[in-house]
Parts: sequence; structure tokens; C-alpha cells
Amino acid sequence: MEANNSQVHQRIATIAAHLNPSNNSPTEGPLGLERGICRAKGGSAGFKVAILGAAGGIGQPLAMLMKMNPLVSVLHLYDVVNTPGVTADISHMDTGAVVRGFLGQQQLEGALTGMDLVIIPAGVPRKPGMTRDDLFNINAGIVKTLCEGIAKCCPKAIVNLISNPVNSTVPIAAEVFKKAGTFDPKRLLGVTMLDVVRANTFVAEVLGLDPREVDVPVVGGHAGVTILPLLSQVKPPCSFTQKEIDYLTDRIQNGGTEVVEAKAGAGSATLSMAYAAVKFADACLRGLRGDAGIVECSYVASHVTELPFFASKVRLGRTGVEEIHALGPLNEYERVGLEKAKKELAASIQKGVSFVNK
Ligand SMILES: NC(=O)C1=CN([C@@H]2O[C@H](COP(=O)(O)OP(=O)(O)OC[C@H]3O[C@@H](n4cnc5c(N)ncnc54)[C@H](O)[C@@H]3O)[C@@H](O)[C@H]2O)C=CC1
Ligand SMILES: O=C([O-])CC(=O)C(=O)O
Repeated sequence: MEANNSQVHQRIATIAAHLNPSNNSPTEGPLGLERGICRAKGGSAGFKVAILGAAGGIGQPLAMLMKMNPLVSVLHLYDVVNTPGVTADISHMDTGAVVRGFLGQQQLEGALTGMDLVIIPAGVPRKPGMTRDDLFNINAGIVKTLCEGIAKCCPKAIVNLISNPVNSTVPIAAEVFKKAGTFDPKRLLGVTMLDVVRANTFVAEVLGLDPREVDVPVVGGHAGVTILPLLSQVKPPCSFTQKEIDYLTDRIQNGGTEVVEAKAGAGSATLSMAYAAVKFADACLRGLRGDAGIVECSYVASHVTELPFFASKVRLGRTGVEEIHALGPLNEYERVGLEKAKKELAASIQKGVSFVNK
């Protein structure tokens, strides 16, 4: 039966009120708007996930892909701009997750409360000629503020940190959580999955294999020489010429720069990053659900080297990072690479720690 005029006007007024950025309540899609007249409640089973920076180049495709994930029952999209539009758009997808939008600092608390997983792609991306560390001055403050919100509103959530420079932003997040008394090293994960995704792709190209059959461990961190592919541990077992090793190591370490240069000022990797972020978030959610044997590379608080943070294979479970794998046997080429990586990582970690404790 069609709605009468006054019902239609009421619907429009309610939608307008909720999509208005000056409104303090979340910018919900129609399902949330009309709780009074809709039978669907949403969010009964599955996990609650928030994306901070959801209107950005990574955030939008990431939001779309998370809306398609059957493990997600509630999806909160937070940004300082444009969430009403992104939320309205994504909320029309006929998948299970209920989507709600949150706009601006005053709605951060609503975005975070009750979340099981928080994914953070907020912050500025590189332009040609910049290093990831050149983003520190802007992104460090953004990550600090968002993590203060997490410590307050959902201290038990798993955090997937994407914002660069990851080598420093993860230590920043850890310091914020320590200050708040909520730090749990098992729940803070720097996302280095794109390095693994690239490594699998480039190695598969060289070997003439399907990338889905290839598994390349990438350890260290997420910038230049700190990205250390362990080509001696590739699965399925294989061997490379020295020329292939030099080519692959260089291409994997500089994959981000390859995209930044190709985009010529229009940002850095967004689509492959959203894919990698969803692959990683899905692994975290399957771990939370209790699935066994989930192992991915991530940059975490770690004891595999003398550094306080390091990326390596970790096993994900109900409490987050349940086991950190040792690096395994390295060849001479990888041992030299490891020393270089550790030197740069040590400085990036210290920079992050000092930022919070200055
Ligand atoms: N870990 C990794 O492998 C990768 C990391 N990145 C990093 O991800 C970050 C985001 O990249 P893009 O999405 O391309 O950038 P973008 O500029 O397209 O989007 C960033 C979004 O963050 C939002 N934002 C800014 N300040 C915020 C705040 N205080 N709270 C919430 N949202 C805020 C912006 O409004 C924007 O919508 C960059 O730092 C980039 O370097 C990018 C690719 C790979
Ligand atoms: O290169 C960048 O600035 C973005 C990034 O981290 C990547 O694509 O790996």
C-alpha cells in the first residue's frame, strides 16, 4: 500500500534531519531512521565494525567491501567530511550489515561505542617526491585523537591501523592506550597486508603462477627498506636467480611509490589497499569468531627482534594476536636487509613514542 502524503512528508523530513551535517545524531540510512515503523532491528548477530576516515580514497571502497562481508552486522562510517552521502549510498546495498554514518569530532563517541573492530584509514596520503614519514606531521595528530576516542569508547576493540607512516602511527596508538591504561598489545595491529598482496602478485608474475597460490612472508615494517620480503620462504617452495631477487625486493619495497607516481599527485594506493584491508579485517573477524589457524603478517608489539614493534606472521584468534611467529631461517641477503630495516624502524618507532610523550 502506498504511503499517504503526510507519511511521505514525515519520511522526507526525518531523512533530511539525519543527513544534515549540523545534526548531532548519527547520519543513519533509512533502516535506522525509521526504527519506529521498520520491523528490522539489525545487528543481532555478527560483529560491529567502525571505519574512521570512511569518506576517503581507501575508506569508500573499504566501506563497500565491509558492507559485503557476512561477518559484519553493524558498520559505522566516521569521517570529518562527506559521511552522509557515502552512508546513504552504501546503505542501499542489499547485504546484511546495518550502516550508520557519523560526521565530525562531536560524533566520534557514537561511532566508536560498542565496536568490536575499528579500522583507521584517516589521514593524508603521499604525493610524488614525498616519503611516508613526510606525512607524520599531519597524520600523527589525527591518529592520536582517534585513538584517544577508542581508549574512551571501545577499549576492548581490535584496532587495524592503516594511516601512514604505519611504522610510527602504531607506536603512537600504543602510547595513547598506555596513557589511558587500556593498552593490550594483542589488539593493536598495523596493516601491512598490502605488502603481502603485492609480493604475492609480483612473485606469481615472475614464477608464472596464480597469485592465489602464492604466499610470501613480508616482515619488518611498512616503508622502503623496512619492507622485507622473505623470498627464501615463499610457498610453494621455489628458487630465484639473484637478478629476480633484486628485481622483486625492489618492486615490493617500492610498490607504494610506483602507485603514487602513476597517480601523479592524485594520492596513493586506494583500491588495492581497500582490498588488502578487507582481507586483513576479515582474518581478524574470523579469529574473533574462533576459527583456527588464521595467520597473517602484521606490524605489532613484538619480541621477535630487539625492537618493540615489528611486522611478522601472527596467529589471530578470539583475543586478537594470540601468537607471534619467529622469523624463521634467513639467508645472507635477508640478514643484511633485516639490519637495514631495523635501523630505520628504530628511529620511526622512537619518533612515534616521543610525539605522545613530548
Ligand atoms: N598501510 C598501508 O598499506 C597504506 C596506508 N595508506 C595511508 O592511508 C591514509 C589514507 O589514504 P587515502 O584514503 O588515500 O587518503 P584520502 O585523503 O583519500 O582519505 C583520507 C580520509 O581521512 C579523513 N580524515 C582526515 N582527518 C580525519 C580525522 N581527524 N578523523 C577522521 N577522518 C579524517 C579525510 O576527510 C579523508 O576522507 C594515508 O595516510 C595513506 O598514506 C595508504 C595506502 C596503503
Ligand atoms: O605508498 C604510500 O604512500 C601508500 C602506501 O603505504 C602503500 O601504497 O603501500
